[in-house]
Order: sequence, then C-alpha cells, then structure tokens
Amino acid sequence: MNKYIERLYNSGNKSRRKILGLMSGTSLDGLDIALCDIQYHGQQTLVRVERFTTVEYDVEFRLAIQQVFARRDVDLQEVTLLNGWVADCHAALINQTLNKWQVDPETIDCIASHGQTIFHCPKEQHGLPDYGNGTLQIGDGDRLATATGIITLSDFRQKHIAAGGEGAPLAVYGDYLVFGSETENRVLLNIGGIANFTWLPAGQQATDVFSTDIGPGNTILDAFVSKHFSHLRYDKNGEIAKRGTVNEALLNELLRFEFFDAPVPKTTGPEVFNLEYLHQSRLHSQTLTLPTEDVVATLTAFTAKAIANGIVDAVQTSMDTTVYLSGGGVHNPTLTSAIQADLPANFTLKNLAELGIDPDAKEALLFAILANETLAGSPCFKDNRYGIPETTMGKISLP
Ligand SMILES: Nc1ncnc2c1ncn2[C@@H]1O[C@H](COP(=O)(O)OP(=O)(O)OP(=O)(O)O)[C@@H](O)[C@H]1O
Ligand SMILES: CC(=O)N[C@H]1[C@@H]2OC[C@@H](O2)[C@@H](O)[C@@H]1O[C@H](C)C(=O)O
Repeated sequence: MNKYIERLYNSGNKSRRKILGLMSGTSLDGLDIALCDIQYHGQQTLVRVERFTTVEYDVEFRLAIQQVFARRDVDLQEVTLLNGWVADCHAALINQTLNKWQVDPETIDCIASHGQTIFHCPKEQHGLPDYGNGTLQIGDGDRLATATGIITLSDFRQKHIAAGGEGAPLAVYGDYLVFGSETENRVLLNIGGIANFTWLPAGQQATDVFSTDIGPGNTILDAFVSKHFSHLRYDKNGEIAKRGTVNEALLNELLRFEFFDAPVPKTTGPEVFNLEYLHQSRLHSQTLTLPTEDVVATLTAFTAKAIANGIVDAVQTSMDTTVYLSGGGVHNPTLTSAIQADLPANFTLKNLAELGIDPDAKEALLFAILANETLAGSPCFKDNRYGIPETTMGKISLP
C-alpha cells in the first residue's frame, strides 16, 4: 500500500489528530496558520488551537493577487501561474512557521488549506441561465503537499457547490460542531473582508441552523482607506471613523440594495461590494464632495447597520441571544460599538475569546474541522430547513 494512503487510513481511525488549518481571506492581509489538536468528530468534536499566527503578506504577494482578485478582465496566463505560485508561497510560510514553533511536520496528520479566493459568483449574482454557482480558489494542493511533505486537503468549496450549495459560507459546518450550546442562543459573527454569521439556537436542532453572508465587513472600508491614506491599509482601531460624521443620505443609499432583502442563506464578495459600489451610492446620494473622514464614518456605520439588520431580520427572535464576534473587525471598536447600538436589547455582543478560541484563528480552525470530518466523520445537516448540503469537503493531495 502507498505509505501515504496507509497514513491517511490510520489518521481516519485515530481518535485524535493534529491538523494545520490555513486561511487566506478576502482582506489579503496574511496567511492564518492554526495548529489544531482535534479529538473525535461530529458532535463529539473537541478542539484546541495549540499555536496560531497570521504571517503578514509582503507587498509583492498582495500586488500579485490584486492583479486578478475579484476582476473579470484578467490575464489567463497570470491566473495559471499564480495558482502554483500562491501554493509555493504558502508552503514556504508553513515550513518557516513549523520550524519556528519547533514542530516536526511528521507529527501533523494533514494540512487543511482554503487557498485564495480570486472570484466568487453564485448564480444569483452572475444571472447566466446556462451556468450554476461558481467560485475559484487558487493555491494548488499538490504543490503544497509536495513542498511541505504533509498530506494536504484543499479546494473545499467545489464539493459544497457539487452538493447543491453556493460554495460558501462553510462556517456553519464548524460552528455547529464546536460552538453550539444546550442553553444559550448563539450567533457566531465573523467580520473579515465580508461579514457572515451562523445561527445556533439553544438545543442544537440541526434542522434550524443556518449560516449566511451579510454583506461587507471591512472590504469597502479597507479599499477606501488605502486609497485615500497612503500609509494605511485599514482604519486602525476605527480612529478615522471616530473623527468623522455619518452622512445619512449616503448611509441610506448604501443600504438600498436588493442583496440585503434576499432570503438567507446567500453569499457575496468584493466582486459586488467594492469602490464602484461606493461611487454609485455617492453619485445617487449627491455626496461626491463629502470629506474622506465622513466617508469612512459612513462606511463604518453602513457595515454595522447591514450586520445588525441582517442578523435581526434572518434570526427573528425575541429571546436572549449572544453574538460571538470573530475576524479582524473585532479590533475596530468604532464598528463593534455601532453594531451593539444597532442591535435590539436582547442581543449581547461578546468576543469569541469568551468561548476559549482566539477570534483571529476561527476561520483557520474551521478548515481544520472540515478536514477532520472528511478524514473521520460523516455528513450532518439531514433535513435542514435552509438546504445546507449534507456533505464532507476537500480534495486530498499526497506528498
Ligand atoms: N486594529 C485594527 N483596527 C481596525 N481594523 C482591523 C484591525 N485589525 C484588523 N482589522 C481589519 O480586519 C481585516 C482583516 O480581517 P480578517 O483577517 O478576519 O479578514 P479575512 O479573513 O481576510 O476576510 P474574510 O473572512 O472575509 O475572507 C483587516 O483588513 C482590517 O480591515
Ligand atoms: C468565496 C469565499 O471565499 N467566501 C468567504 C468570504 O469571507 C467571508 C465570507 O466571504 C464567507 O462566505 C467565506 O469564508 C468563510 C470562511 C466561510 O466560507 O464560511
């Protein structure tokens, strides 16, 4: 038997695995690397993030991805080359990190790699009758496996689409297994480039659980701030927004978009929420001359309102509910205070750290959990009201 097939088989049979979860999100800020110790599978799953880091991308990496990111007019040769190059870069970052942590690659059962989304187009968005849902993540799994010597699971979103989903959000699969509670109604809110949440009503009825994108997180804010404040990539600690004044006309225009009224679950990305979206909204609200600080304040208020409205409209509960916050947005107090203020009194905002998980590590942990289910688990979400595909995900690459 091929020694890696044997290793895979043994990994699947063990009650405890070490999985290296990787996430590179829509913010293009860096590669999140989480070394996870995962015991059992399914609803018995117990996780511990043993080590976590975000290795910041250098300017060269970010610029290379930006050439093709969320764009329809790309050079196909560039996409083809980036598919392998991104994996090579990620492999180098993994090898450096394991070396720094003094972790022997032999002790790791597998890598679970999200790759880099470069385009996401659910059917609702592209509207082409002959095509279904589409999404593209680059960072080839074979290159990662070969360069690290570790079995690699990658390209998780294609199987979700094959099984009837939009390829996102996948958060529900991890949130349901790890963060559900018998007694507390929970919303797991992640604010990265795009914001999404999972609804976990107390008692863990798999039929009632769902996960959906809401709209922007930081994506428009980041793009606007880096364009107008050349030394910044984002509004650090929400300081610019705090100095500005929210413009109600622009805020209302930004919120007037059919995506916000569409039923859940739904997905979106920077293909829709980008500087052009902001420009059109400013044009229609006659706010093209607004001072930059007021635009940042208004974008922050927009993100907060879209998140609060998105949760309240979809969850429809008057019961006490705790919203556990993760993702980079957790570091922006202007944004988090606005979300709390926009939510009704029965919703309380808390940091995911209160459940023992680093809020920045959550998405990398998610991919480790998905890989764990593929190796050892079985699909859940039978008869789910929101049509969550009952499937496991990830392509397997041997070194
Ligand atoms: N100190 C801070 N102050 C304000 N914003 C911050 C701070 N730190 C991080 N952020 C925001 O968080 C973003 C990164 O978030 P995160 O890493 O969760 O996104 P992502 O995983 O790339 O996105 P997604 O989950 O949508 O794919 C940054 O681009 C920035 O907007
Ligand atoms: C296509 C894609 O990469 N989507 C990401 C993105 O970032 C946040 C949001 O949009 C979410 O739908 C998804 O990632 C998380 C990890 C998910 O699938 O749950």
